[in-house]
Amino acid sequence: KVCFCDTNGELGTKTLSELQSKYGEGNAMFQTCDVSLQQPMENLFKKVKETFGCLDIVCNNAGIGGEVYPLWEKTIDVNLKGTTRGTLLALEHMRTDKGGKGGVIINISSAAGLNVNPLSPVYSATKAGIIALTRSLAMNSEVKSAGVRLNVVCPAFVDTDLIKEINDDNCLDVQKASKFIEMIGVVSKEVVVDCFMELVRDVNQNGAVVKCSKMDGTQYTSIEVKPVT
Ligand SMILES: NC(=O)C1=CN([C@@H]2O[C@H](COP(=O)(O)OP(=O)(O)OC[C@H]3O[C@@H](n4cnc5c(N)ncnc54)[C@H](O)[C@@H]3O)[C@@H](O)[C@H]2O)C=CC1
Ligand SMILES: CCCCCC(=O)/C=C/C=C\C=C\C=C\[C@@H](O)[C@@H](O)CCCC(=O)O
Repeated sequence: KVCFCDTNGELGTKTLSELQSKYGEGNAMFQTCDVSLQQPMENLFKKVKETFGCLDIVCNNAGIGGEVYPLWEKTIDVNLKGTTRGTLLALEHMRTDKGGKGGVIINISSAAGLNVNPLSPVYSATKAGIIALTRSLAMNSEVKSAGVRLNVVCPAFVDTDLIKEINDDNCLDVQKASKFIEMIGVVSKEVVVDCFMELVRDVNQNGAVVKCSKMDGTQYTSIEVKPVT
């Protein structure tokens, strides 16, 4: 069973029909929802719990790029605040000490957050924030004992609308960005999905940061953690 949300109602409804005809009407749910808004997101999580009984897997995937005011501020609202909101709501619903059954949260960051992307600095900062948020919660002892794992996927360029729609508002130099993308290469969506599924299935993965790129393939990164006692 799956529920997904997006601000794009038309595309969401089309995808919902495809999922329902493949997996059955009762097994897929779509809600138009803006991840940057607290109340609609709270309502959505409640509705999923009421409809499906519990939440096992949550993916915070919504993301945009924007480097020029007011879009840069919206980029922080959607990417960093939206992912933080989705992560905290998921935790509330999943933790065994609050009536949940445990589960896994997978957040979608970017290679631009793991390394840097000089042509999209605000985007890059939001994605670095997502990595820090996810890893910090994964290392939190109360979260661990409440049965929730958290991992983060950091794709380099992927064949989606995001890179097809690069323009002067969301990138500091479109020409340089196009050359950069050509140099780094573009991975298919399937590569990212495979990586996501591995992090869902492997119950030993908690706090993992995985980069998927055309140039280097799929790599687990290693970042030293000093335990807090
Ligand atoms: N395409 C790429 O090269 C890369 C993408 N990513 C990340 O992957 C994730 C998915 O993006 P893509 O599929 O590539 O782009 P996309 O533009 O195809 O999909 C993003 C989706 O997020 C939705 N969305 C935007 N704002 C929203 C909001 N406030 N609330 C709810 N939904 C909202 C959009 O309507 C769209 O359907 C994003 O977090 C992106 O930053 C990471 C690295 C590389
Ligand atoms: C709406 C579009 C805004 C632009 C969004 C954007 O900048 C997206 C970036 C996505 C990935 C960026 C990756 C950058 C990677 C490099 O810093 C470097 O790590 C790549 C190294 C080569 C590799 O494939 O590993």
